Amino acid sequence: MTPGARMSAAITLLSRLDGPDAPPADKLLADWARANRYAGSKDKSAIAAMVYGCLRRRGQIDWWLSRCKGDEPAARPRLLVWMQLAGEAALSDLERFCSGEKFDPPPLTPVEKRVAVELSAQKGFDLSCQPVSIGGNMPVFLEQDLIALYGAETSRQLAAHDAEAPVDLRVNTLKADRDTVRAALAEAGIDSAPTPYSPIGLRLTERKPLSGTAVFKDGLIEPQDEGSQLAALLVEAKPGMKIVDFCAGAGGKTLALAATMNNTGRIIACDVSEARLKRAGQRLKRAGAFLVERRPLSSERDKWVKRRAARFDGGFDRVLVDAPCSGSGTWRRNPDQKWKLTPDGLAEVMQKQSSVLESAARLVAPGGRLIYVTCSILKQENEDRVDAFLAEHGDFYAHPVSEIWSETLPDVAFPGAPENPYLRLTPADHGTDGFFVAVLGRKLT
Ligand SMILES: C[S@@+](CC[C@H](N)C(=O)[O-])C[C@H]1O[C@@H](n2cnc3c(N)ncnc32)[C@H](O)[C@@H]1O
Repeated sequence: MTPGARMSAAITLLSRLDGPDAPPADKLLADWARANRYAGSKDKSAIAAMVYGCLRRRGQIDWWLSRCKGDEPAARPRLLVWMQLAGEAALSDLERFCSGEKFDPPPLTPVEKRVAVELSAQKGFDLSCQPVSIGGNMPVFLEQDLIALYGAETSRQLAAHDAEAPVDLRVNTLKADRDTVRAALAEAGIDSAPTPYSPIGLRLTERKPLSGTAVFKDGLIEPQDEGSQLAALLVEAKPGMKIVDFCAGAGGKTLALAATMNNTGRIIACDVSEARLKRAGQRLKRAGAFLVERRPLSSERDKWVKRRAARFDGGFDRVLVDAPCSGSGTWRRNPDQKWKLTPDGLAEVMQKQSSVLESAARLVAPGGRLIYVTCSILKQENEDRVDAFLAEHGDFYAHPVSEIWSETLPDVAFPGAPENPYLRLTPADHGTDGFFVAVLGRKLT
């Protein structure tokens, strides 16, 4: 494909990603690649770079469009600006690529040309005059919350969300150890390095397809961000325990718990999405995890939860609530999601988090633990939810995560603030997705 034809494809895809009902970007790109077999791997990665680049830097792009009095923000003007911001094309390249011939986009309009000339005159695209949320490519309505959270560190923290996330793998210790898997991957031409914190993680040095490899097909690995691996390890699941994974989804953490328990004990994997639980079933089979029962719930207040509540049934040693959330910690991977978040959507998800926590807490045995995890960086989804829960539930207390860390990962320095009972992970500080982990112990009496 010519550079112009790649731009045309990217514009088509970006225009399909606008609006609240747009499909997820990764799915759209995968569907497009399947339907357009003529595109080679270099074309596909160039198109993906354009689409993801525009999604990642949409805040800055729209600001420059407005500042230069360009067209209303839409797929084509955004792509044109991104190509200059990202150093992918100078004005003369844009004029050449947009030839209007065959599959190339139509020539630049006078407005587009004027914007491109103004951008060409910018030295280094200085961010200092932009509001923090714009420079950090975050939804503007979150600006004050993010500044309150990160203070002087805000720009550094937000900038890390613009980078491409690495590919992390969790080694399935039911089947192999990390060194064996690393060697097998190297033999298949895939280089990796041990993850800095997780003792069962590998990070690819270069993005390569994994689904055709024997280690993947035989269930020796699962793609899983290192932060997610750490959250699962902090459940401190042990062989023989009874555990509920309340929001199990497609089983990312369920699989990790099953491996930690060495397939001994019982895990009940719940979710309101039957489709996700079904996908979990396939992954559990591949991983050789046999201790998991999958249980679809009608809602967090499903009758099953009441029946299995600790006061009737003795309860569970661990209840993991990997809560539905804004996903703001994963916006490196899913930058399209950040532009779909609204204040109402955030309020709704916070209400759901409290309700799920409240209901799942009934399952925790006295002396057991309720582990609340989100892949969000926002305080209102994390500390605020947990603090509100603790204020209402005198029978629970915050068990310092640093203590659990030193029991579970004694050879790795605790990466959080020891005075904080919870753990926050961020792309800027840890190279992981953004995660929050709180461990709430239930008192014995
Ligand atoms: C963050 S995802 C879970 C990811 C999964 N634990 C993993 O590690 O791959 C949150 C999950 O919560 C589920 N969920 C949403 N509302 C729920 C509810 N009311 N009760 C239980 N699960 C719910 C969603 O379907 C989604 O699968």
